[in-house]
Amino acid sequence: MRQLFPNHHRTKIDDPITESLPATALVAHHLCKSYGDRAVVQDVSFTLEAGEILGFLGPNGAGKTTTIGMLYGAVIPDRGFVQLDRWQVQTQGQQARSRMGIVTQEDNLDPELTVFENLVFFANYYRITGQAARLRAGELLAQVGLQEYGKYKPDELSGGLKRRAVLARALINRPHIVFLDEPTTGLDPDARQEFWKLVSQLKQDGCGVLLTTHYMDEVQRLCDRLILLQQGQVLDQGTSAALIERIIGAEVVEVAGVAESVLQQLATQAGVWCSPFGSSYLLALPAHEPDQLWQQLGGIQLTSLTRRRANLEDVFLRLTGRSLQ
Ligand SMILES: Nc1ncnc2c1ncn2[C@@H]1O[C@H](COP(=O)(O)OP(=O)(O)OP(=O)(O)O)[C@@H](O)[C@H]1O
Repeated sequence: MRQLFPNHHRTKIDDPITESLPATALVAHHLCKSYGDRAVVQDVSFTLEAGEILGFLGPNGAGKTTTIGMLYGAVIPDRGFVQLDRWQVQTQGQQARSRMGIVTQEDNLDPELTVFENLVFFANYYRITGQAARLRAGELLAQVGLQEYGKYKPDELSGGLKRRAVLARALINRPHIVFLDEPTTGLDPDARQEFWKLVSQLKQDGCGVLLTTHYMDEVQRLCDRLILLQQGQVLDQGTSAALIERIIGAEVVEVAGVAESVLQQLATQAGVWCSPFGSSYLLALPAHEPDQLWQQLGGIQLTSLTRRRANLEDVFLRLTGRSLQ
C-alpha cells in the first residue's frame, strides 16, 4: 500500500516551527464535563504519542464520545484542556484542528455531493482549493482504494466503502492525530479488515490514532495501549497484555452445572476471581499456581469445563462487571 502521508514532513505550509512530528502528539489534562448535575467525564488525563494507536474503551455511556469531543474542540470542558503539538485546543482551536482528522460514529458525508466532491469541498475548509483540492481528493481516494467510486453519491456505497470515504475525508489536511469513534461498527468482517489495514498504515506513517471500539478483535489487532473508562473516569490503562496479566492472570476456566455458592467458596479458597458469565461461570486462575485449583475442580461435579487463555473481555468484566460489547 502506498503511504497515506507521502510528504508528511514537508507539507505543513502554515506550521511555523515544527519540521517533524513531535513524539508526544496530544496531551489531555484533567478533562471534566458535566451535563446538569451529571458528571460524564471526571478528571481524565492521558497522552497520545506519534505513531501510536490508543484504544479508548468503555461500556455505553462511559464518556468516550464526550471526551473525544473535548479533544477536538466540539465540546467545551468545564475544567482541563487539550494540547496538540504546540497548540492548545481550547484557545487555539483553529491551529490545533488543522492537525486533526475526525471520523465520527455517523457517516456524515453530504448526500447531495459525490464522494469526490465531498472531499474537494472539505479540502476548502483547510484552504486547499482548485486543482490542489482535486489532486488531493484523487490521491486520497486512490490510497483508501476508492478510485472507482469518486463519482458515486455516498448513499450508493456499501457501509464499508462509505467508512473508507469518511476516513479519506478526515485525512485531507494530512493530520498528525486521527480520532476514530467506533469506525467499524456494523461493518462485515471483510470491510472491517480492509479498514484495519488503513488504520495500520496511518500508524506506520507516524500518525497518532485514538480509537474507540466495542470489538475485542479490533483492540487486539490494532491498539498499542488502552485506556479503560467507566462512568467518566479512567479505571486503568496499559498494554493489553499487561492489563490481562495484572487483572486476570494467565488463564480462565468457564464452568457450568455447579452451584454458584460452591464456586464462590472455591474462588475464596484458591484466591481466584469468580463471575457469572452467560449460563456459565468464569474463574480466573492465579498466574503461578493453577494446579491447586485444578485439583479442587476435579472433586466437583460439572456439566462442562473449558480452560482458556485470559483475554481483554475478562479484564473488562472484572473491572466493570459488564461486557465490552
Ligand atoms: N449533550 C449532552 N447532554 C446531556 N447528556 C449528554 C450529552 N452528551 C452525552 N451525554 C450523556 O453523557 C454520558 C456519556 O455519553 P458518551 O456519548 O460520551 O458515552 P460513550 O462512552 O461514547 O457511549 P457509547 O459507547 O454508547 O457511544 C451518557 O450518559 C450520555 O447520555
